[in-house]
Amino acid sequence: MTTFVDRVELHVAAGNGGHGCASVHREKFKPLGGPDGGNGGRGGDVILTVDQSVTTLLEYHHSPHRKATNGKPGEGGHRSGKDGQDLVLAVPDGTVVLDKAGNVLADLVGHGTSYVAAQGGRGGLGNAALASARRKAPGFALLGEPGDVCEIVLELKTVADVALVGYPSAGKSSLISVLSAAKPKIADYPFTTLVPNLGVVTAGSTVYTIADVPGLIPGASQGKGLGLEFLRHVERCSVLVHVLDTATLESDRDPVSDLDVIEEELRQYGGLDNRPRLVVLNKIDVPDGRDLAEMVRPDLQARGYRVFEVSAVAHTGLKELSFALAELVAAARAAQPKGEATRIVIRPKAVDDAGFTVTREEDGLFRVRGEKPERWVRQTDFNNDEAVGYLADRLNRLGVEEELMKAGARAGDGVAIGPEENAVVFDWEPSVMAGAEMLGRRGEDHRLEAPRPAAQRRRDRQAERDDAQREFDDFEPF
Ligand SMILES: Nc1nc2c(ncn2[C@@H]2O[C@H](COP(=O)(O)OP(=O)(O)OP(=O)(O)O)[C@@H](O)[C@H]2O)c(=O)[nH]1
Ligand SMILES: [Mg+2]
Repeated sequence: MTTFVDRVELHVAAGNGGHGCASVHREKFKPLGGPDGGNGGRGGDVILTVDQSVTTLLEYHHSPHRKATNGKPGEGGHRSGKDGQDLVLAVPDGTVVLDKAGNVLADLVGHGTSYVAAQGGRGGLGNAALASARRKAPGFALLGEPGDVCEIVLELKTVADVALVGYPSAGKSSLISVLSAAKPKIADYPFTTLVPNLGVVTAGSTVYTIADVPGLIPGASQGKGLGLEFLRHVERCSVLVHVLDTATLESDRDPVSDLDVIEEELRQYGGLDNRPRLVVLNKIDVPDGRDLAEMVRPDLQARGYRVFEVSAVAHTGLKELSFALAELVAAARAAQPKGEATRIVIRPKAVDDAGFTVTREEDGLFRVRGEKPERWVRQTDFNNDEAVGYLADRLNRLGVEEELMKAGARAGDGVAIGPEENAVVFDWEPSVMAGAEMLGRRGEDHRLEAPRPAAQRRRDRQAERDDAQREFDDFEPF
């Protein structure tokens, strides 16, 4: 597998929370034993974790849709539903997570670093958990919440010890192929390499990774050629190697001015000044190349570079080069030990703000936005009047009705809770919304009083639960 995919769009969906269960404890001679419906399980998260044995994003290129499992619904007898399983996706070291707009969400470096890309939905509370002194026998439970569904972009910034930089066709990929077991594409036209190649080199007891990047040309730091996009790969590498072409046929180029051009681009890109560098004069198997190499060597050395004359084709000078690189890599590692064991978990920032807003829109609709009211709406089973009453109570306690009143809402006005594309809209009628006249004393389940045979009641309840859960499970995010 030689393809190197370094940017993929990934569609992730966390698991939905399971619904809470509304159930009443039954025992012989004790017909009303109190609510015993368990809570729904949490939906599984989708988690990205750095695994150093993974080197490409190829897998996600092939299957970009990933979903964690749903939580199970709660059951009677205080049985909680099982949590959904987290889906852990292994990504290469150096993976950057972005949103569709290009904002960086996380930068994953170091084995074990994790990022929760999509959070599972909370399970709904069962009626046992909803019981209170005021509401002794709730005849409803909360729905599980849908899990996050989002699109993210993964980009790989190569984490190699050594980066080869240079003009197109200087022989960077050729060098990787002879220093390591990697078999990158090599050809005599510029920009053969479109995404970085990665190779593993063993020199003595040191093992290090080496990466090339697509050829750089003047203006690369401004995005010319394949430019900018690939300079980001160089950022992560601790040693830079200039690969200079001694046998180019372009009359306006020579190794020294090539070096100046590339150095200028690196400088403009920024942040790379402190990387140790050395110079490779390649293609000395070509007689003119060898002569030119001899000529420019003192000049390059005078600038403070260690210079290696090699031929990737004739395999000359490779051993010295690979050992010199091993030394630099070892020194860089000693200076900055990689925190292999650090496990950092990055979670998306919590959006649990207590506030909400009420705005009057042009068409006279009152829109309520806020994390809590929107969550409560998602948790509400609108087929159950008691559940709707409970929602109204919660909204009141938060002060939503008061704010609606202040904003000028009158009975019968339209109120929407949630964003435009996914809101619950109803006519505002506080007393109806609270379901007061239907319920009498709130918190009493009329079904408890209605004499239905126990078996029938059980069947009814199960059917209701099954319907609700099926509807929820059938929800297809993609
Ligand atoms: N004679 C000679 N040719 C070489 C040598 N190294 C590479 N080449 C040739 O130079 C051409 C370009 O080599 P690549 O390794 O693809 O160059 P590159 O720097 O990776 O080029 P880009 O990927 O386009 O940036 C190929 O035709 C190679 O065969 C060498 O040491 N001697
Ligand atoms: Mg190449």
